[in-house]
Amino acid sequence: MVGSIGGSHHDPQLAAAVSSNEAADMITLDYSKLLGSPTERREALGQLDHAFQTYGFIYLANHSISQALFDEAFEWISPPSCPRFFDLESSTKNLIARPLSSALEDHTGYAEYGVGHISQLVFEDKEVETHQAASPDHKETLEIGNPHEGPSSGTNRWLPEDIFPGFRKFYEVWWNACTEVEKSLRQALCAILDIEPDSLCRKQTLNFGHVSFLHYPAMVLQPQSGGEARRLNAHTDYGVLTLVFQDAVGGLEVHDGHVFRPVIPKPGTIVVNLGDMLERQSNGRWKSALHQVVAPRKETMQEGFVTAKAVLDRYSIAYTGAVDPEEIIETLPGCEVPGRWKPSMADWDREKPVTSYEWLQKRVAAEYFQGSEGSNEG
Ligand SMILES: O=C(O)CCC(=O)C(=O)O
Ligand SMILES: [Fe+2]
Repeated sequence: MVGSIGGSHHDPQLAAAVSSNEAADMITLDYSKLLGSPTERREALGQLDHAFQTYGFIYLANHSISQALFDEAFEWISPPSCPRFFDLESSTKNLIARPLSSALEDHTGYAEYGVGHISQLVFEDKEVETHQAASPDHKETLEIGNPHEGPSSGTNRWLPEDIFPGFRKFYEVWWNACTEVEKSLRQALCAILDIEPDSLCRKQTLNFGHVSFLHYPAMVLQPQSGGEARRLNAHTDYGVLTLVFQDAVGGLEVHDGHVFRPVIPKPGTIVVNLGDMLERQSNGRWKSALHQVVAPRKETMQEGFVTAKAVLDRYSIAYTGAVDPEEIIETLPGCEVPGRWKPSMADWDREKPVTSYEWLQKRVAAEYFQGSEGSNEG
């Protein structure tokens, strides 16, 4: 059986589970069917519900983000295009450095290699410190929030136009495209629950989401599954829905309740998974699945992707939607009966309800822990 109440995916111990070479058995949901005939829609909703109740991960095909926009997004960050963000001089990227701070307000900008290490529900200072020393992430990231008027618009950090021309304009288009897909998926989830279509949208009027552009520096191709060479530690996502865009290299893995399985790159698809907030909103009906990124190996690359190089960089982009900061993350109508998954914030929340801001702050503080003495410095 894949999990049960008190189920395994929020056990921090599991973050050390082994990896299999066998691909995750994820469905590919045809987005156009969500907008199709009543029969098509019913079938697609059923598939989505089942997938979110079991894996918590799907591939989304025939969505509204064009291949051209998808390609352009990668051109902004990865070779062989020019200009590309991660190839800029370190001093240039650091013009928009994410402050060395654990405050949520500071979670925008460029985080260089060695800054920021994700973990799974480890919050005690000493434990976070031990985890980060034992299992550092191998990545550099560019973190950007909502580019429009709203809670994060004042905190975004942008390189000047003469240094990185056009990026800000592109980002606005990208943001709009991601939020549109995410919003219609939220409406589909309301249809599954047979509740008002805007039940999930009323809590997300500010588009308090976030985009991470990720670069995992070159790493030697691994001969077989091992799991020990992690680029990004095992974690569940903090927000509502995540859209992951990955290149052909592979390495993303999802935990199926027993082992981590490769989420093999499929051209043109978006990997969609749900995060802690939606798990909580659905009262454990839908699963915020544990996932990680490991070293590339031949078996888990995109089909037909051949490389003569034994050393590979990997690039990905993750958009995550979140509930408005001051809103309490509460159970949706139709989800009164607990599902099989134990929400990740269940243990923390015995005393009081949790707002989106509080949950994000708690998880970001663990990720960008500044040491037991410097954790409050900005
Ligand atoms: O790089 C990836 O494929 C996944 C990134 C991810 O899980 C995240 O940013 O939360
Ligand atoms: Fe993630």
